[in-house]
Amino acid sequence: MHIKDEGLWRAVPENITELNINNYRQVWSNTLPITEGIVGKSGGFLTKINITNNSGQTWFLIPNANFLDIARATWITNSKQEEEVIDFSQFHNSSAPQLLHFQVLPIQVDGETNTSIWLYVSAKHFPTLVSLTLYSSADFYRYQTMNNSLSLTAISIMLLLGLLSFLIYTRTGHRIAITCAGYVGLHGVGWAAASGLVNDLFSEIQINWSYAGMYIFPFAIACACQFVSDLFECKNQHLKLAKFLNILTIICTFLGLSMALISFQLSFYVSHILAMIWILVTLSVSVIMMSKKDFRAKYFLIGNLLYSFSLAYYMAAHNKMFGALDNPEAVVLIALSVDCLCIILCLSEWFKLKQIEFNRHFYLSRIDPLTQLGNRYALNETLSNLGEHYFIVYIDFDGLKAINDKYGHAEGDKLIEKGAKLISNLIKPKGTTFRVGGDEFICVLSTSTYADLLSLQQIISQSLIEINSQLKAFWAEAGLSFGIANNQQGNTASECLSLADSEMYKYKQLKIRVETAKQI
Ligand SMILES: Nc1nc2c(ncn2[C@@H]2O[C@H](COP(=O)(O)OP(=O)(O)OP(=O)(O)O)[C@@H](O)[C@H]2O)c(=O)[nH]1
Repeated sequence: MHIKDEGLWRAVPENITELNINNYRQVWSNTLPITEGIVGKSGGFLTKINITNNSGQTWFLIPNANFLDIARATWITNSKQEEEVIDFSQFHNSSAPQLLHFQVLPIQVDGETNTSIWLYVSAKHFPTLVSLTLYSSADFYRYQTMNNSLSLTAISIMLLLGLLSFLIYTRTGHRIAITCAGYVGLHGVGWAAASGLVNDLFSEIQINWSYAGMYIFPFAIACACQFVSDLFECKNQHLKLAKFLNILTIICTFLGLSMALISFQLSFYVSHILAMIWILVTLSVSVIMMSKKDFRAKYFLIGNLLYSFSLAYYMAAHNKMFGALDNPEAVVLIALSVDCLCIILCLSEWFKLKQIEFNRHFYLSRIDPLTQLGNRYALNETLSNLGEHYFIVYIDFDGLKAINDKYGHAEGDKLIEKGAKLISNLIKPKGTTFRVGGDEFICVLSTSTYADLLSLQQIISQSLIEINSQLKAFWAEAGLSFGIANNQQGNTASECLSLADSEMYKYKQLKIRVETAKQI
């Protein structure tokens, strides 16, 4: 059964501090019902519900109010003519069932008929029409299960995702992970407080934590601003947006701090205006980023679209025009937890792009741009992972300086490119070629047996002599000198390397002597 707010409540003057039936009767006869409803009001309000015929089962009455500092039900028992009181406010709810977002009054007036239950509620702010809904036991437990499980799941998701981002921050040190933890985690903490979960868990605390959600919200948005700035690398790529988000962060932080000094009612409206501004910001940023083909925005857009729809529903539920809409808190919470999942997906997209960027830099830092062969860094990595049988070839081109001087550097480049191609094609099936200097190349080859190694060494020597002739066919001055050393000759890779180098040097000297002899 649903009892509408209009004309239901009467304002209890502030000077009435004793809450008893006599005072209630006095207020009732001296005041008029508030026909427009108590939405947007604060303070204490009174109503009377007549129970004409009680079947003996327990009924559950839920006032549609998220924040209740005082909630008392009082009646006179027919049998004993005594005043009975049930306090079902945030702090004294041990006898009432736990229902997130609301307070519940269990009504069990055995055998009573024609009883009037006086209901007194007081809060700093009533953001909705405070209608009353009366549930039978079966209906109430069904509603309680649905409401509590949905809300707990959503809050747990937010808190866990916040914790996950925090852990990612401790492992990676990336600022985006901590701004994400603040964004997601503070939403979780805010809703844990606003739903009454904190009070339910720590019932000894005499503070109504359901108000705290509003105070935490601006700080969550401050973190969200910085998260968006980090996500789209605004400081490097979108300076104006970075500035705007920084200003919004400062405003949010200032609002969050100053909320302690203003009335809760004002804080409530400030937080809701901030939520609307934030939705506009997120939707605009995601659309702009999508139009720039920055697909990190895709999850951000989906999550925030969903959140904005739920927020529109929530706002409508707080508006007289739409009346009482079902489960606005659960709707927002579910949408928000999906939004938080999308935010974590944005974070993973950011890390994915960083990984791609890192791989690119890693690759580029190991590649020689002229020949596309590995450089000395890449060689060092290969040398630290050698198999059982290997040999190293040290190659130095002849005549590069002469070609540079005679035909220009571009022609010298052509010699390097052509020579590199011929060498790497020869080596590829069994090993890798690296360019380690202007005209110096090192090849590392491995085989499964020593016998294979010796025969391959023979083949490679022969082929390099052929490449020397091929180069000479293009440039008379060009050629190559090489030296080979295997792992039987040197104990370590660096020993092999120096042996191959000195072999190459000897080979070059020999070639020079032969050339000189020919000229004489
Ligand atoms: N075109 C071109 N020249 C380069 C490049 N890197 C280094 N050089 C030049 O290559 C020349 C190498 O000189 P040298 O070490 O004397 O080599 P060389 O003329 O082949 O003589 P030897 O090695 O003694 O046989 C130097 O003049 C460098 O400036 C490059 O990437 N492109």
